[in-house]
Amino acid sequence: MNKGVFITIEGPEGAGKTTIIDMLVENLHNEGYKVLQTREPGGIEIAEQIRNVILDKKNTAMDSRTEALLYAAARRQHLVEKVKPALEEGYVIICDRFVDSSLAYQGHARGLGIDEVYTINQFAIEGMMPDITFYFDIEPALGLERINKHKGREVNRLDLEDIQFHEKVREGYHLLLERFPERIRKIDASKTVDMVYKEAETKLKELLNN
Ligand SMILES: Nc1ncnc2c1ncn2[C@@H]1O[C@H](COP(=O)(O)OP(=O)(O)OP(=O)(O)O)[C@@H](O)[C@H]1O
Ligand SMILES: Cc1cn([C@H]2C[C@H](O)[C@@H](COP(=O)(O)O)O2)c(=O)[nH]c1=O
Repeated sequence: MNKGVFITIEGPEGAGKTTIIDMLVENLHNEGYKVLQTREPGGIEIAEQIRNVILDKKNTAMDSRTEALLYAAARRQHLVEKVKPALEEGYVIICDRFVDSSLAYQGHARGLGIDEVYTINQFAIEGMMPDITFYFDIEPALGLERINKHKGREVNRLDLEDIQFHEKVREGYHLLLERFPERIRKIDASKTVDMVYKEAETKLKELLNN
């Protein structure tokens, strides 16, 4: 039986996920919650190594199914090594991306099929879905413009996909909103940082106070 809460944050590139997660985590810490901030792919050593392979710009030959399986493998290790133990210890976990990223990027944008990618991920997660997911919705062109302005951020293999790919990612997320209406909450990420934060914080507190 989990005592903690598992929250995931999703959205296209440059939606502002990291910015808002940092703010939410700081606020929860200050309020005395036990909070764990993590990300996918990555969050622990083995998964960070897999991340490097997936996102390396040199790996242009990577097959789409290989890509989907690598994300699922990183997810499995991260879940058993970090997420599950923290949930058992009662942490509020805020994870930057999870299975919905695979459904939107590999399932829909790569064209592997949302159902097929969901199936291979079931092997990795054994039914462990987030308690709630905040989906940061943004026009991909605006998100990409933001990350291009962000000088410190390294451009990865997925960022280099064309705008049509990123549009498909967003379309994929919109399909997921219809499919998981109970779990996924949409947030308009094109607004200012303060506005996006306020909306995310309100939705988060609703969850934590119930
Ligand atoms: N609401 C906002 N309005 C304008 N700029 C923003 C907003 N939120 C974040 N930014 C800026 O956009 C850039 C990308 O933000 P951030 O790294 O938080 O996005 P992200 O969703 O985590 O991106 P990715 O997952 O693609 O790495 C940063 O330079 C950040 O300062
Ligand atoms: C978990 C996951 C991620 N992706 C993609 C999404 C991004 O392009 C990169 C991760 O980079 P970020 O700067 O940390 O957002 O990977 C994916 O395609 N499938 C997934 O399951």
